[in-house]
Amino acid sequence: MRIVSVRDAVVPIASAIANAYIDFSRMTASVVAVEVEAAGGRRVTGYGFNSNGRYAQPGLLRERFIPRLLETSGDALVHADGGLDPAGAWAAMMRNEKPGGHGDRSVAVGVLDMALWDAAAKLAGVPLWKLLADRYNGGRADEAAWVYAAGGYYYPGKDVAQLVEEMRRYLDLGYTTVKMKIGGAPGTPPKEALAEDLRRIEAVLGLLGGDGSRLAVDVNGRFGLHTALVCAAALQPFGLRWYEEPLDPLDYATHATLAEHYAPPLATGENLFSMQDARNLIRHGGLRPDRDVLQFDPALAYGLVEYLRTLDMLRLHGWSPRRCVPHGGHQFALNIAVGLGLGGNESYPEVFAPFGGFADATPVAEGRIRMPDLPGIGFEAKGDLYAVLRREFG
Ligand SMILES: O=C([O-])CC(=O)C(=O)O
Ligand SMILES: [Mg+2]
Repeated sequence: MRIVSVRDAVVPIASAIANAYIDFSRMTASVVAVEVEAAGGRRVTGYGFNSNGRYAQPGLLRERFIPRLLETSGDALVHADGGLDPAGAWAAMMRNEKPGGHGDRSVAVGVLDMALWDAAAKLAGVPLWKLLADRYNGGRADEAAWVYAAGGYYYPGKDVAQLVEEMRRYLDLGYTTVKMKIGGAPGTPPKEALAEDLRRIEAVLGLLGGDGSRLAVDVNGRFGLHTALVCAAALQPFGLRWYEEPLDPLDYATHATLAEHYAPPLATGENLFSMQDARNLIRHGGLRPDRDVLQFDPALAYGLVEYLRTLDMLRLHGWSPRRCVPHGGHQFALNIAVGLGLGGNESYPEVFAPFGGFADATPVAEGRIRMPDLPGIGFEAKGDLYAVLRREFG
């Protein structure tokens, strides 16, 4: 088994939207193509990219992680089942990297890790969800994954009626649960901002027949404890699906305090990039394994090799994989959700194309989506994404 070549490119995923913390006007992604040759001489190309929220990582890729990956070959890349084992490549990529301070390094490794899993499944001739079920889940895969429509972003001139229209489009596409941004009313004092958010939430709840369990709200880490508690008290009666990233993602003690005062589900984790950071959240964040939602995104957090460690850590602490609903809305996490029995996956029906979204011929029905039966992650069945990969890599 050997790595024949690794190519990378930087592509835009810019759009005019904003959450409570950043706008996406200059967002980029790294894309990679990794060609692998198996013992019999068969070659496949795996593709990877980083999901939204972090930028492309050409420097880290070209200076450290691609050269190390190219130096890896032989038994280190072979799984017990005879196929490609991305764990061996992962160990080689992380050689001479100190622990802690994960930063953007976890994004660069995650991009390559995604491509290696795509290649592993292609070499095995099966979809990634099936490879994962067979290797790690006793052969059990879910029939479909629960997905929810994430959107409700701020953009200039967007009013409440447009927000409700957007959410209606998601319901028309087959989603039953939607997510909207809060905490970002531009330039507004906190009290007025909360009143404005409550108006936006109530309008969307009107569309959902008043059913709070079909609506999640996302603060993107904008609040301090005081604002998070004030907002929590206002949200409590709605019984929302979840209250997401109300606080700084690394401030675990403050999450624990909030959890003492807000009984409905909290969600966080999209900005934690290693098993160790996830473990600190579990140890110190006061989250509740019977209701809270963990959103670690393998594409940003050292890939699936690390995500498998995170799932092991969660089991050790009494958390089911069903509590995990990864951030990022990409096919990689959707395969993981189906193959390893997660709680579901995020979806962005109108933003972050072409990296968000799933295979073209797999519509959402009653909030669930099935997987295509195609070797690899399934990028070849997603026209807009495959066009970008073909343009960059031929
Ligand atoms: O707006 C973003 O940064 C994306 C996000 O939080 C999410 O998908 O939950
Ligand atoms: Mg979020």
